[in-house]
Amino acid sequence: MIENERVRERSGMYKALTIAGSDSGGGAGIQADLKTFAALKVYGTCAITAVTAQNTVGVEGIFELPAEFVGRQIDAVLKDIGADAAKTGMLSSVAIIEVVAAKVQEYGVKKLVVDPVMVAKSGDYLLAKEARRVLKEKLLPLALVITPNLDEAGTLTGRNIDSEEGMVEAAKALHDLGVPYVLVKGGHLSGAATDILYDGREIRRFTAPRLDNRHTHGTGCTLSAAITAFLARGLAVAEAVAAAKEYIQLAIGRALGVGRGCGPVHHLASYYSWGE
Ligand SMILES: Nc1ncnc2c1ncn2[C@@H]1O[C@H](COP(=O)(O)OP(=O)(O)OP(=O)(O)O)[C@@H](O)[C@H]1O
Ligand SMILES: Cc1ncc(CO)c(N)n1
Repeated sequence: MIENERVRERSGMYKALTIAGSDSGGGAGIQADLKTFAALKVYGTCAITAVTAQNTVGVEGIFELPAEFVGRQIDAVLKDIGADAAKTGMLSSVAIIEVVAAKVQEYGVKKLVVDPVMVAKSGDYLLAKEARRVLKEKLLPLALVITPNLDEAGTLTGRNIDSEEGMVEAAKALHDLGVPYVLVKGGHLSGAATDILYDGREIRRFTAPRLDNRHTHGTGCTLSAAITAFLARGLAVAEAVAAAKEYIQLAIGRALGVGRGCGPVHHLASYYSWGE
């Protein structure tokens, strides 16, 4: 399905905006998002919230951009290029969340995917602790889809989630906050890699065999970017999640083996294999 669709004429290309942090290691954040958009034939733009000095082992430093300048990047993109869908990743601070929420409202961004990034896989904080409440109160209600992992869903709902039943309960609690579609990712549970989507009526499970692979840096960013790309291309939310799940499975399965720690997935896996 990803391969067979024709690319639109350049002037009519689908477009997506990512508002996220830069990962110098190239596996997560803005870099993962733009590679994913490109792989899925969507023109990607970005507003950078923070620059991280990061590799596959950990985060060595964070340089946050002034919130006002994050707003200026969003203005520059949306008043000229526009976006069929947008996503947020690392937002870093209260001030940045507030600007992003204001811009989403100002430009009437409807297809917004919020990946409530809080902590990197290495354990480093990517969102100030005091910003969690603001994220929940100001940004989540503007999202069409949110994509918390187990820890993020637990923090946002004040629970400890360690089972699929727990994921379902958290998805329902988050939907009650006014989020139309909640996708709780089960990448950190044992057994199959199952994500749960709740739309207020139905629970849908998206399951794939767990791949025995330590190279899962940026899987969350990549999945949410793929959902955003498919939404930009006009798919309904459940279809976009199903297609994104296929994409991430292939990308993890062909991980590149880059770095000494938890390395990146292969964002362009469907185009070529390593070495070809
Ligand atoms: N070992 C694995 N095998 C197959 N799928 C996986 C594996 N690990 C994660 N996934 C899938 O990858 C996607 C991202 O899930 P995960 O829970 O890892 O997100 P995350 O913690 O936000 O990632 P990150 O913080 O690295 O960006 C989900 O669809 C999940 O099911
Ligand atoms: C910049 C950035 N955003 C998100 C994540 C979460 O994977 C990360 N490690 N780095």
